[in-house]
Amino acid sequence: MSKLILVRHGQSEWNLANRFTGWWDVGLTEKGVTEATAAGELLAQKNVLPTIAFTSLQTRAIKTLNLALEACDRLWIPVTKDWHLNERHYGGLTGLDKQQTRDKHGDEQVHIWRRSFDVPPPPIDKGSEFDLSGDPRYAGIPVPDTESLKLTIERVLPYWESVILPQLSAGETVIISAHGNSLRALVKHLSGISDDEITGLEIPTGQPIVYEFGDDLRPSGERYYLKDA
Ligand SMILES: O=C(O)[C@H](O)COP(=O)(O)O
Repeated sequence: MSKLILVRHGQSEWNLANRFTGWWDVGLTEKGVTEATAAGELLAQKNVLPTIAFTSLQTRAIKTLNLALEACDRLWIPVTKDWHLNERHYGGLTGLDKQQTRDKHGDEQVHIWRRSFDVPPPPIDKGSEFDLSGDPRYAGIPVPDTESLKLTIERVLPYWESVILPQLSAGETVIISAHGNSLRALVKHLSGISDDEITGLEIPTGQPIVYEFGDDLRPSGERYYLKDA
């Protein structure tokens, strides 16, 4: 039986400031650091110890992974960082205040941009303040100009299937430190959640979620929060 641990990064500076973040790179708050360390302590306490790790190219997820691995004495395991696990790209909303955007466009429109399955936010303007297409970390990578959850799934799932799933099949205990919407993409697939129902799924920061996999490489039961196990 292999295990998969999913953890959303701890609270980020822009979670706290209530700004649309997406691919923009922000750090963790003090609370985020505490959450990440607590996640690792929980892994140690429950003896669910990762043997291999995956994360995005974004500082908040990388730091969360490092803090969690340090807290469970697993800083030595192999780590792969890949853009396919990045947060959903928030397009032209990147950097905007979520409440001010609601005040301007209405609650319903903002809810559609944030939680609908296939309506992407307006694209980001090339060369604008938050355009990351020239960032060296994304050299050679097709930086999107916006992404819906559907588009996020279209880049997360091929990576999951070709790179991460083989590690579970080899018996590894895999940890993925990623983001609210890249993890919603994965959970939608693993738990067979419909396009309609996924709009109601929220992933809390710094809270490890576990799937157990049988020999057929399908989750053998429903996901659970490790704190409840
Ligand atoms: O990118 C962001 O702003 C957050 O990480 C997730 O935002 P959401 O809750 O609006 O999906």
